[in-house]
Amino acid sequence: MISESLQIKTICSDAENSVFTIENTALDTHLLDSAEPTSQHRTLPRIKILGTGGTIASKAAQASQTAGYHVDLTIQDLLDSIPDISRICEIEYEQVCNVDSKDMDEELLFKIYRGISRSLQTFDGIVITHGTDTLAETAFFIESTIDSGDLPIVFVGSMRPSTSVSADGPMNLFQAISIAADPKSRGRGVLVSLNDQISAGYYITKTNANSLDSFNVRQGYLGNFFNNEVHYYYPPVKPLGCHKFKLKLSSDSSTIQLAKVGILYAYQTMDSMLVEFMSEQYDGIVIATMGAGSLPSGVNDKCLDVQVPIVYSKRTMDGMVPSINLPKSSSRTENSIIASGYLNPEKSRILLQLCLANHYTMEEIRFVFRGVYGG
Ligand SMILES: NC(=O)C[C@H](N)C(=O)O
Repeated sequence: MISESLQIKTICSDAENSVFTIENTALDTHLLDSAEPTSQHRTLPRIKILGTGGTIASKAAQASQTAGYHVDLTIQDLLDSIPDISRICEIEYEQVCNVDSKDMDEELLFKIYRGISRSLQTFDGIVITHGTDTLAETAFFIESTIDSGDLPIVFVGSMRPSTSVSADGPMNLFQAISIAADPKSRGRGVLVSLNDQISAGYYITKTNANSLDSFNVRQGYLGNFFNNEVHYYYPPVKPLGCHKFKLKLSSDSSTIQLAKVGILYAYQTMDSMLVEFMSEQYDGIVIATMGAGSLPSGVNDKCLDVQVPIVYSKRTMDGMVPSINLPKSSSRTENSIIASGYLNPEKSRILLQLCLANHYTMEEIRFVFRGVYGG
């Protein structure tokens, strides 16, 4: 009895099955074990899995293919590929959407947010399958908007489609579920599990477009997964200075309202007109500066001039932009330039969006970015 359906477009418009239909989210929640035990009989941890798509849910035409594939598997299909899992935990799963993560938008972010929020009281851990291209952005957004207490929230994806020789999806998913079910994972906030490594979603970045070892985190891996065991290197810890926001919902509460913030990528001879254009069209701007806040002088002058908040982030993966490197107005007038600290442009963008959605003043925005040594 499906009252509503959701049409999914995949990355490959010419591929077979590139458009298909999945059941409505509300009706697509199942319990893996057929007989649901009562809470008195329950001995295994209860894990909620939210499926959102990505390469982990993709198929290609040939086993040798690691590109040109399309999203074509449901979360149920993915769980079928790891038969041992019911020994570790009880699982309830939900198909939130089934997209390549390039198509994550505010509506889908809100669905993930809602799926997690609804599960906080009734589950011991939550796993979200997600495309790796924007996985770090969603993980950062969730860490910034949900206070999960001790409950582990684990994001997972894969770099090879399910049809590939040595597909990494099934093992990555097995590891993510095991991590979510492990009491040692409590009190660590939003985690990312990929390629045997466990990292903080707040800091992690995708650094390789193709390799299985695609994610990197200069703040350090938190732990490792090996042969059915979760090994942490440190006691439970959450990212320092992570600011928690209350989400602003649309009037009908069906999605979130976020400010329009765009990103500019700096380069030699960059034209300051770009900043002017963006300031007219957007509520805020993030610039991937060339080093620790360096931009051509003309661009700095323009940034000092415009009214919308501008976050100076960096093109480089490592390092930070300190506030001391920001350009200063020659007069005593206040400007609206903020240093990103350790945050990369895409995470700075989300942080600025959340600040603006909550109508923070410039002083408050600077305070929030000081949490990551910017401001
Ligand atoms: N490895 C992946 O998951 C990449 C894919 N394009 C996605 O982000 O959905």
